[in-house]
Amino acid sequence: MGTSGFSWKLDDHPKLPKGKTIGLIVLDGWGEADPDQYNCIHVAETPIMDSFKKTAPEKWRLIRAHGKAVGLPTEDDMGNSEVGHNALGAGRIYAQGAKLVDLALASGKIYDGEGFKYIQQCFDKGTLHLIGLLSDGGVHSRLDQLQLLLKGASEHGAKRIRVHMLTDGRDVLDGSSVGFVETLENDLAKLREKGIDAQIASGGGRMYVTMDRYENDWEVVKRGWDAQVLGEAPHKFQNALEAVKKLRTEQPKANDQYLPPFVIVDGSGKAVGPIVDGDAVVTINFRADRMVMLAKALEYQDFVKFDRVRVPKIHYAGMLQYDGELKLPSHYLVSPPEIERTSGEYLVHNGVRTFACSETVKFGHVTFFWNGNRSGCFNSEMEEYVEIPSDVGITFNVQPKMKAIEIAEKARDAILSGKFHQVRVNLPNGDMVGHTGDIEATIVACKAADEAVKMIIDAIEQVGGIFVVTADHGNAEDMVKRDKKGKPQLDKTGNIQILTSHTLQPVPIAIGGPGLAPGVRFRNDVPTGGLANVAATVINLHGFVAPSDYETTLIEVVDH
Ligand SMILES: O=C(O)[C@@H](CO)OP(=O)(O)O
Ligand SMILES: [Mn+2]
Ligand SMILES: [Mn+2]
Repeated sequence: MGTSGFSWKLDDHPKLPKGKTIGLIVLDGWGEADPDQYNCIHVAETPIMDSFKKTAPEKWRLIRAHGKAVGLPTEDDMGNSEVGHNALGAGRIYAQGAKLVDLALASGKIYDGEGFKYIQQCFDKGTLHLIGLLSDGGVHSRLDQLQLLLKGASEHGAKRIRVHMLTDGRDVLDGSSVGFVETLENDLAKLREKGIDAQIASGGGRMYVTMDRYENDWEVVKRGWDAQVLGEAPHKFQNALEAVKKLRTEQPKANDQYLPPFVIVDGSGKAVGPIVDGDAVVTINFRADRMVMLAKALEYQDFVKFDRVRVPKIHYAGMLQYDGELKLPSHYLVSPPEIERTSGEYLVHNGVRTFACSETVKFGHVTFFWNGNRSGCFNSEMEEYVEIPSDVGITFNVQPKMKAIEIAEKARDAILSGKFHQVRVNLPNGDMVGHTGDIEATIVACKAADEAVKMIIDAIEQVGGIFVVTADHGNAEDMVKRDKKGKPQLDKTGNIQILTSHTLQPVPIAIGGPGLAPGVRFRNDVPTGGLANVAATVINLHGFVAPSDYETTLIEVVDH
């Protein structure tokens, strides 16, 4: 679309009225899968979510939430919150970070960019540090991209390289960290054969070290800082493989996600890779939410979230720029997708007042990701964003109800206040508890989410509004690793392998409520519809025609 003649003004929908209150509910990690004992949504009592499908099948359908439908490189890529909420809010499919990094590495363009040239300035005298998630999950980072970057950086002058690895177990099976470390060690050994001083310098589990998000718990980032920058950690090893294996078995509850921080030391007990003046640092994750806090600690002069003790003068680049609004970090290897003209921005320009709410761990999902990776409101007169503080320092299987009811209460009050046309929430339970791999707790989580949906729908009933209930990707509907035929896969000891990750499953979308015009139903000519089709659908329900370059609407209005 050219800028000449561009207007934010949306045309009136020929058949649908304006001014209805829409309750827009995103259940995080809520896919549709065959019913069995590992489908926690099926096992849980979820009368409200069940009722949509049963009582109004023409207003219930499945939509795609993984792979190419959300801009990921392949159909084997599971969905995730970043790409899911981007698609839901933006109404179009953008090539996402994973894909953009793949392209930049394959073409070699990454090495010609400003970001790489900036870190390259340190290669002569300093060390190149690579910090990030070590797995092939493809949600935040990918091991093969790290491998290519290691090779490429060494070919472009890096002589001394240190990797600060974070173990995963959330996007991949718990215990898979061991294999990833082996692969990485192999690559580093090859670099050493070529005369490059390359080794792992520190590590820790992603949920306990470094990768907090939305400022839920700065202690997590501090633990990482101490190990990565200061070279200090409670556990010291001479070998990373040994570190991971030992800490996994010896520490209570130390699975891949929660591995305690460790540093690698030399024979004399000295850390092999603290970050010092003159070094270069790259955070290798392409996904933003869990890198923003570290980026702030690395880049901000004035920083008070924890005592950094020593702030090295470094050249720092992100794999991507993580926050376009904050311009953070200021240097990056690959440009992020430019997601513009999101539905939220259109709606404020067309008089639609919005309320958005979740608890901390998902707050940025319904705001930052929803708005195309943009912090804050478009127009604070038209929008109100409310964050409910999440519990800190626990795994959510011990509190599976999380803040679902509190979120629903805020949504209910916002709906009943009559001040808003769109009340948008993310209900985190299916996802956050699903990631713990605790099946019993995930069942409780799904029930809690269903109760929260009920509370919001009841408020919509009271004001004569419309509801749209959907999800961003699967998780809780499948808690076991399966073989190609769909049968649960057993590990060497004959136990089932718990699946903590998201899935490739489609997600439901249901519409309804007393304000829904008679004759509105899902079209049946959009069989491949996905999350990106939701924005146009919602814009229609607000009484407008969606922008012409948006993915098509899912609804039609038949004469009654
Ligand atoms: O917790 C996260 O960072 C991811 C999984 O890696 O989950 P989600 O995409 O649902 O936020
Ligand atoms: Mn999610
Ligand atoms: Mn998740």
